[in-house]
Amino acid sequence: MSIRPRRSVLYMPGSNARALEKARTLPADAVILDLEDAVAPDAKVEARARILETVKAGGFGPREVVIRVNGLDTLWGSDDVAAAAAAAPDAILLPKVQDPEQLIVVGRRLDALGVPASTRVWAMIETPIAILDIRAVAQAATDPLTRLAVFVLGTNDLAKETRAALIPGRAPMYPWLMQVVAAGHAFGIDVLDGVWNQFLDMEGFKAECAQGVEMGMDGKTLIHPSQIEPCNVAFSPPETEVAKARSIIAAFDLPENASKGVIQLDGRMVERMHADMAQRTVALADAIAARG
Ligand SMILES: CC(C)(COP(=O)(O)OP(=O)(O)OC[C@H]1O[C@@H](n2cnc3c(N)ncnc32)[C@H](O)[C@@H]1OP(=O)(O)O)[C@@H](O)C(=O)NCCC(=O)NCCSC(=O)C[C@H](O)C(=O)O
Ligand SMILES: [Mg+2]
Repeated sequence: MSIRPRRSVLYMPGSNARALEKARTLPADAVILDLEDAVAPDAKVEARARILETVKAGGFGPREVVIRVNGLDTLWGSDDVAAAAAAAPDAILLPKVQDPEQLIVVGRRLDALGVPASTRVWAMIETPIAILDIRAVAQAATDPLTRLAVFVLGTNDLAKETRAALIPGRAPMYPWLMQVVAAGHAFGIDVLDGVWNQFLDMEGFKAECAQGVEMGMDGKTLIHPSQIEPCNVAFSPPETEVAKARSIIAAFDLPENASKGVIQLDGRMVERMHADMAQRTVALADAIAARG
């Protein structure tokens, strides 16, 4: 089993040269070079050129490099996709995806531009329609044309569009977030949690990371470098969990358990499905360790 860790995914405004410089050194699993909400309209064209140059220069090591373009219904979207295609990043992040057709249109465009299949598409889930139609959007991943690999929750836009409050604990949004996790994982799509805006409130941030882990998120999107380390810790399986996972795998590998579907281990019922989960935990821990 091979897993790509996507614990910490940091947004960097394309208009902020100083921030972009840090993309090659910060310990984030991925960076999103942003052309959308973090960049003012007057700065978008210059930011696009800067991002293109940054991505083409390479040197990001194990970090995934993602370009967030403006929507295709904006003045900049089409040129953003063309520029991102020329840079061939690891992924292009499309804002406000709510209809599989949006993914098909972009997939066709990337194919027509000869963009290698290694450039995937990530989709922001941040509108009420996307939440209501999430199964159809997730199912688009079964069509390789769409290149769909990751859902990114946009909780700020969701709050804006639904008028739900963004509060600690996120009670108003909980069902929507879980719908996205369920739909994403049903179709092999990683799901990244939304951002924590109060970047000086580290305790609140850690609590939201822990909640994301409990919900089954694969990682969290971030706005400030100070959030990377605690996020990496939160989304890494703890050593005790990895040790337990290894012992479950070892137990099922014993000859006397070869034909058993269920065994007891340290007073707990363990089934083959738990061994599958254990394999995933170990694969994730190994992939994280391989990063150093
Ligand atoms: C939030 C910020 C505006 C804060 O900026 P600032 O006050 O300048 O921060 P600091 O002085 O604490 O910065 C310290 C150093 O860290 C660098 N820095 C800061 N942020 C980043 C970053 N994101 N990436 C890389 N480096 C960063 C500064 O350059 C300082 O460096 P140095 O000068 O060497 O000391 C700012 O953090 C920021 O702009 N964050 C990103 C905001 C953003 O991208 N927003 C859009 C994405 S969120 C979104 O749209 C979610 C979604 O769509 C939704 O709907 O929810
Ligand atoms: Mg948004």
